[in-house]
Amino acid sequence: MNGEIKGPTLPEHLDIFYGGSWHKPQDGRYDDTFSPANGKPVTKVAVAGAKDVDAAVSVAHEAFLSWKTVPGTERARLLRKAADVLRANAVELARLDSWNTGNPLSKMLRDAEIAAIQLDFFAGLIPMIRGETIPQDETDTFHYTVREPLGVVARIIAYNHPVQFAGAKIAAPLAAGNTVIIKTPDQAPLACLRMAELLTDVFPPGVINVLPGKAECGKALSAHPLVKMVTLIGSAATGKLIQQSVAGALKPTILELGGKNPLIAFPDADIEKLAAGVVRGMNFTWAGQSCISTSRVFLHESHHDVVLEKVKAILERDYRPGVPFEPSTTMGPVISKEHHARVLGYIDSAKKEGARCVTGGKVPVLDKSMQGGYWIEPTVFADVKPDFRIAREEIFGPVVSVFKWSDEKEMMRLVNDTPYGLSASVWTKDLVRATKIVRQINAGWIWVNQTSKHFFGVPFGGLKDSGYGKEECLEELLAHTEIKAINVLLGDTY
Ligand SMILES: NC(=O)c1ccc[n+]([C@@H]2O[C@H](COP(=O)([O-])OP(=O)(O)OC[C@H]3O[C@@H](n4cnc5c(N)ncnc54)[C@H](O)[C@@H]3O)[C@@H](O)[C@H]2O)c1
Repeated sequence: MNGEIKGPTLPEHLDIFYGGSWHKPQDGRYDDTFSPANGKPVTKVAVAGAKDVDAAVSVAHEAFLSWKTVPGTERARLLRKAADVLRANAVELARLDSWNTGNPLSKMLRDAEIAAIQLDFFAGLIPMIRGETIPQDETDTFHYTVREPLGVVARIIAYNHPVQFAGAKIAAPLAAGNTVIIKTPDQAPLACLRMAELLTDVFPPGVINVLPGKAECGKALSAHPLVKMVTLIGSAATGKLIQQSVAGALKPTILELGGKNPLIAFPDADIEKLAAGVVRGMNFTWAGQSCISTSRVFLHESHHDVVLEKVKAILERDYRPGVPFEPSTTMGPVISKEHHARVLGYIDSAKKEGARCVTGGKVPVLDKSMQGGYWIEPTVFADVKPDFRIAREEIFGPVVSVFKWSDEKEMMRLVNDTPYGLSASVWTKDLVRATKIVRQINAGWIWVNQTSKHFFGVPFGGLKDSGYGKEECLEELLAHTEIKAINVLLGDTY
């Protein structure tokens, strides 16, 4: 295919959404947004600055004063309605995300559904927003607690699954009676803007607000006194900056950050499933751009060579970069020119430091329509040493580091020798061994004999520099409330 690819139908509005309507940026700034598939600009989108943040937060705060009094059953009804709207428009949203991230359309189709599942899930959890009664020795006082919403919640998201994150992250704050501001990913705002259009009439004005913007917008939101909670899906560096922004106001945060996640294979692992797991765990579909990607693979010396051969064969058979809308495309590019250069820099450093490139390691040759895109082959390095850059830093690209191990104690030391602690994957047929090993791993989300999956209701979140706070579960909902304790005198005196 050599012609121009026709992009998706764009949202009607490319401005800033708050208070139920669209607003131009107060300083008039619009930036290009690109398709990483061909490196070309798609359109210009408003860039919200500090003045826009202030206006959006004011209306979100006003809206909060009435939204917090809306009964839980009604909030649940509206969340479910939003889920239905996202489902009904899943293809359109996926086309926008596919073009704006470069990821294969066939694989992005489920993103709106995942958001919808979370909207339904949190709608169903609303009855769990409840207090307690607390018995005391003194019988003349009755103690109870109530949970109340916080106010305006800012949710700042990363680019790898824009509408999935935007849709899913409005769920818990709204269910708990807060109003919410989504700060869209810098590089891929289009599907989030379309989501705002689609949900305009579902919620009262100001209940959801969507701000396209960059770091400055996220920073202004984090620091704004009327924003009562900030959550981030993003890098550890940004998580630390947000902690600084919120410090003065003592506001709570949930930080879902990066990872350098280990996959650990024991000698008794099923070889075929393990090889497929090494590939799947790296999320090559999104060019490795997933926080939970298992980018450090520890293969036992007894199966190291055979597993690597199988991994190479699967990658060369199954991963085809190409036009995002073509059903035959199974892999996307990385998000931007800068990130492309960064990931290629890691590949270069690995080669220079002495790692062995088993497969990939180059920019693939694609047809003319995709030239100029930010493509990188699925890349596996063996003979990686623990001090190589690719072994230590989060690449957020399609690059796996493989280590050969024989001494379990030393292997486990290396597994935990990282500032990160997001996910880990353990492969063995011996579940007793697995149960003991998982206790030694410093990570918040661990699979045994599988990789890559999320499961609704199971607390998702990292440890160490991968952040804190749990999402996709009851804890996420309750984190969007605060507890008030009431002590009622029942007798005449105290
Ligand atoms: N743990 C998770 O659930 C999860 C999921 C997906 C991605 N990630 C992580 O996200 C990172 C990749 O995404 P990215 O490159 O968009 O991350 P990033 O940290 O560069 O940006 C994330 C978001 O933070 C905003 N931001 C940047 N500076 C800010 C500041 N000073 N104050 C407030 N907001 C600011 C950005 O505009 C963007 O919307 C990787 O580290 C990846 O592992 C984590």
